[in-house]
Amino acid sequence: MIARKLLSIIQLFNIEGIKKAFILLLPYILKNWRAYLGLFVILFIEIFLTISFAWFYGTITDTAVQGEFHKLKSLLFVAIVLICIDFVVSYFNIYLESYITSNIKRELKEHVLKRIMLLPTPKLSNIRSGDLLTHFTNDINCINGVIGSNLMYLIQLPLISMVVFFYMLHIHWQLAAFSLLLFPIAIVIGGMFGILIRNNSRLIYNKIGELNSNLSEAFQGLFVIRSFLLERIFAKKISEQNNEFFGLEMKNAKLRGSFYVAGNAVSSISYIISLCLGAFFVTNGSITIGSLLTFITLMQHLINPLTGLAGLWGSFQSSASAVERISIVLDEQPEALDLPIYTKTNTFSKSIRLKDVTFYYESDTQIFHQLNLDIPTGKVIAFVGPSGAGKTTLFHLIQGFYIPQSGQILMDDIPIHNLSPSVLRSSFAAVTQETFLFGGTIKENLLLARPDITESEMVNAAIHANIHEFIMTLPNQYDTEIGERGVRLSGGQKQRLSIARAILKDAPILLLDEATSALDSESERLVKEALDRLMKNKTTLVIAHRLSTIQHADLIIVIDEGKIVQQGTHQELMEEEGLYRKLTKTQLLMDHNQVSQLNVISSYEGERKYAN
Ligand SMILES: Nc1ncnc2c1ncn2[C@@H]1O[C@H](COP(=O)(O)OP(=O)(O)OP(=O)(O)O)[C@@H](O)[C@H]1O
Repeated sequence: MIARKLLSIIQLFNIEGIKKAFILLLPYILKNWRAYLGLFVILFIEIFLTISFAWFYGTITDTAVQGEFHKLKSLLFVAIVLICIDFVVSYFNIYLESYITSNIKRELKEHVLKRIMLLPTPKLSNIRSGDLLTHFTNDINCINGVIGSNLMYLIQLPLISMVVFFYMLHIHWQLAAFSLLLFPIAIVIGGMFGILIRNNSRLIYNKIGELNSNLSEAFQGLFVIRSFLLERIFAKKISEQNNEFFGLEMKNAKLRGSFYVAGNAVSSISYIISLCLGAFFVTNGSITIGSLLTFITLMQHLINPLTGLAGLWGSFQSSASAVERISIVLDEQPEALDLPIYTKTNTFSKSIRLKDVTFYYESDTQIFHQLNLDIPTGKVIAFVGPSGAGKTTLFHLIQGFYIPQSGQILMDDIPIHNLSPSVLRSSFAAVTQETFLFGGTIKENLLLARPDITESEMVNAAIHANIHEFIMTLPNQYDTEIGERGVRLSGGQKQRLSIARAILKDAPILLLDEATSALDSESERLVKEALDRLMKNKTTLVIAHRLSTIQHADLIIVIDEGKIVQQGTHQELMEEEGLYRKLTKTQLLMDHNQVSQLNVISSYEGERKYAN
């Protein structure tokens, strides 16, 4: 029972969390050892200054009381030297501390970013982008509590307390013995507030993550919010979270305020008691006025470190919970040791083979069960099937984004998990319905495809992608800014840019995922022409919902509920009874209805024109 109680108290102090934070940060601390050494030297100078200033106040008071004015000149000189040392030390203290905290945070940001980039896809897709952003905007900044001056205080404060206490003993042991009583009071106050502040900080950081996620979601989905008139609902949701955040911040302010008051109450009461006792000892002649002044000055340096140490505990706890959150990313096994880089691959010459592949995202819903498939090289292979059949998942597996629970995927008879992400991902160029372009110029977006692209290669790719003419009409042509701050592009223009990007990547396997399904007929024609050029001499895997676009594919693979139910050419599949014929017929019917509707509209418009 007692042991369990003790354990729960220890758990309350979160020693494990703090230990973990230090283990994680230790390599960064060691890397900056020179700056820490500087701070360490400063620490001893500061202790020396603390004692020296206290001695100075006492000595100058006694000198004045005793009328020994001839000593004042040398005391003044000592004061000037001490003040000068204090100035220099303060400057270097601030500089070195800022250097250490900024440098460690810079290095940690780089490391966290790299680890996010290397997170396995299943893990990455489970983390909200707002949370990832919060690691950089908030969590990493919170580690100040364990790396900067706080780390030094951890050594400095007990050391100062000790030195000061011994000096106080030397001045007047009875008075010093009284001050011993303050130790437990200050530690209990600090420890209690440390835990309360830690718990509240944890809630604050979680709230910041939640708020950031909702904000980034709201900004990304601004058009959906507008079209469904969701502004009020979103504004209310975010305002509620903002208010909760405000409440937590205020609770924090109250805790810090109370902590400050409690610390000050301890030091004020001890001042008064020491003064009263001191006055008594002055009257009975066991201490001089000057020594009492030195004693009282030192008292402050005894109490502040004690409450400060406990307060430090609070900062350590906050930093520990920030590190805890970053650990979600850092504890995960990365999918490679280094960031992948474009690698020229011409090795793919045989086929992609799936051998007994079983895969599920969540264990209760199996997507593929012992799937076997041979994808020949140099051909156009189309994947067809109802929504949710597993077509996109198959693309993800082939690219190695997800790893099957059992079975193998082989490229040229090599299991893809034996290939590095650099080689594997350099083998594919994907053109999808939703094209993502980065902020910057058209040229910058195109040059991302691969290193060492020449200007003429870029223009050629744009010509082949049917986008060059459009680019030449823009104010700064290839140097035109696109994206949020620049020219806005239509869906078709974006897709043709992404085709140019895919041409420049020059990968042996093309992945086209419903690339033309959202375009009007003119855009579709331009995109199709561009795709036809892109597909030459490549292995092309296409997912198309519009079956009319894949009639000339060399092989059509029909997938239903994760199983391959048919495969063959369009002709062969149309001759068979089966899902493909059913899907084609349904689509033909839909197309016919659409054409009829268009005819109704055009005849109506014709009649109107005629009537006018
Ligand atoms: N990241 C994910 N986590 C969990 N389940 C997923 C994930 N992605 C897809 N699924 C599920 O896997 C199944 C197959 O999805 P997939 O996107 O591969 O189908 P699809 O054939 O490409 O469909 P569509 O033609 O509608 O795009 C679906 O039931 C889907 O809900």
